[in-house]
Amino acid sequence: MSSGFRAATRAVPRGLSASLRPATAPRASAFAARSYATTTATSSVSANPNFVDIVEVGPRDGLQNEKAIIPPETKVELVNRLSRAGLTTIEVGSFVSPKWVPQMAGTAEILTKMDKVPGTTYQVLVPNDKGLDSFLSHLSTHPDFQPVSEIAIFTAASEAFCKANTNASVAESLARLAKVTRRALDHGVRVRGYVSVVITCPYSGQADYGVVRDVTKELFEMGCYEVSLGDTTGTGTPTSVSEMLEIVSASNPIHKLAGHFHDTFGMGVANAMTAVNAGIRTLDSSVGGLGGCPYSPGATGNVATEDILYALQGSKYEVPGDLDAIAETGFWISEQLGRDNASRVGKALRARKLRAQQQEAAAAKGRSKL
Ligand SMILES: CC(C)(COP(=O)([O-])OP(=O)([O-])OC[C@H]1O[C@@H](n2cnc3c(N)ncnc32)[C@H](O)[C@@H]1OP(=O)([O-])[O-])[C@@H](O)C(=O)NCCC(=O)NCCSC(=O)C[C@@](C)(O)CC(=O)[O-]
Repeated sequence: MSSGFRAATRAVPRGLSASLRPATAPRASAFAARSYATTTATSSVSANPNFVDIVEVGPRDGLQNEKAIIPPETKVELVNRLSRAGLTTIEVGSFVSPKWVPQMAGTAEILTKMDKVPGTTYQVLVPNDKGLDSFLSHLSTHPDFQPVSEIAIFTAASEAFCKANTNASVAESLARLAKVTRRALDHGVRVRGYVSVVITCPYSGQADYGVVRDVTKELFEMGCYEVSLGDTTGTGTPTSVSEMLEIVSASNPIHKLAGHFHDTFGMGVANAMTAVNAGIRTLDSSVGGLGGCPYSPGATGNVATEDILYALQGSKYEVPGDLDAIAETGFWISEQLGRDNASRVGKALRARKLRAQQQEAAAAKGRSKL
């Protein structure tokens, strides 16, 4: 598969309002970090070592755990708002069993109807051969989608979670995923891997970081170009995340790892910064802090995309996306779901905007009295 589509500087789609334009168009080098060849284990490191890519998982990891099941048109609009806000990778949905996760039914419809914004990669979660068949069937009727899409596969670092989430042991799930990955790569589809419960498991407690390391290694060996480490329960702290990364990165290249932090204990941003400072250059996050995992009771949504972008602003790190547009999207999707916006940054930005509007109105009133 060619990765040339990522080499071009993001083109701002015509007709977009200024507020929806990416604040900083990611540079060609920015895409290189995620442009690993699918058929080889080789990777190219970004020419800009401080570019931190964001994988926006709100439409999948976010919506899969929301009580409200929202119509496909709303999901399409969510994906479109996020891509137009300049996010470079969006996890759109999943081809999992609708009996297991009913919120994710209709992913094929979303893939068909959403805009394909140049410079954005669209990712779909796939658990098994049947899920891959659905994805490949979509590609057969939409070949233009192939160069801008990829699949994500998932397993776990604990037996109990793996069983609850996929009805398989860790070994069975890896065997299943090796087959899925081989088939996907044969079709020129890139594969990203996830390891869940890398800090604690909701069923069996403290994770064994050696198991996290070995499962991650297996995902790389089967052909994943990147592996995302999921603090599914959101119990991690900067200390435990550092300890886990030290062990995992001893046998796996840190620049090919991603951090996936749930914000249950409010440590999402701190943990993400810890990961970045350790050398990780891809973070998963969710607009408005949506969601969670249906098989991780009590865990809240992912760390909010807005919070990550704000935390990295003004630092040496570069990130994609227009913070204001993403913050507005956080409010919009929260309203659609009838829930509170979980992004602290989104709320603070809106409060600041309201204060500015009130001051402007008061000043205008004062001027009219003169
Ligand atoms: C893996 C299975 C399918 C095994 O589930 P199973 O019950 O063992 O599968 P099965 O092969 O026996 O099939 C059972 C039924 O499901 C159907 N089926 C089977 N596969 C599919 C498919 N792909 N698409 C649509 N339908 C499917 C299949 O056709 C059959 O239908 P029936 O004959 O009963 O009518 C199931 O456990 C499953 O779907 N699990 C997914 C659970 C899930 O999506 N969890 C959330 C995502 S992971 C996550 O959130 C963590 C992450 C990634 O974000 C990182 C982190 O935070 O940790």
